Amino acid sequence: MELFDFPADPSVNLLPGDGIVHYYGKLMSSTEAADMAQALLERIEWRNDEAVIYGKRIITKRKVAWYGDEPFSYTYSNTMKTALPWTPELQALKSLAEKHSGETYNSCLLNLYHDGSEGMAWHSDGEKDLQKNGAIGSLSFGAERKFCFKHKQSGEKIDVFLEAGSLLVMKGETQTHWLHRLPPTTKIHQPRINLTFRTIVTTSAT
Ligand SMILES: O=C(O)CCC(=O)C(=O)O
Ligand SMILES: [Fe+2]
Repeated sequence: MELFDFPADPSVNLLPGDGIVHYYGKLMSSTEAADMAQALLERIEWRNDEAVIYGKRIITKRKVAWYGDEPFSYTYSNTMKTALPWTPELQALKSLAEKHSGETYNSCLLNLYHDGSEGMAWHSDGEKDLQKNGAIGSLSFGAERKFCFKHKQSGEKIDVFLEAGSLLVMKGETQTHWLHRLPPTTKIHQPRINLTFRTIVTTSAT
């Protein structure tokens, strides 16, 4: 079920409680979003993701990349990654996400889904390296895909469609009480790129 009509109203909380999710809609024109998708496809150091699921190491078809203010080490899906320095495109997108959300971020995890057969299973972004209840700013490019939330106790579900060039922000207790996923779909044959800007807390100073 799609919960709202466009244009997006960023003051609305898409969740009924136990967390805050704001959808800001498109922050740029379709042409600007398409140009950015192309630049990201070409210039990001995309790698197949490794994950440890039920003790088994698997390589995902989806590609990932990890950038940040410092070469942070970050554990995600039970594997350790080290952040690369920002590219000019990522710096511009970080500023854009910060300006609209009124938050600051120090790192970004990027995902490249080549088509609808690739998605991401139910999870929450509550890894210990992340600032507790810190905001996560999610920018989407390429194919519009459905993004779903599910309450951990009640099982209540909320869906939202993430347009090219759009921003979604998850904050407050969202990661504690809600799971999210990107469901696979047979309807989409184009790539989608997602950037989640995050705040890593680090104890080591360089
Ligand atoms: O692709 C998306 O929209 C979400 C990605 C995500 O949930 C994550 O990287 O933790
Ligand atoms: Fe996530």
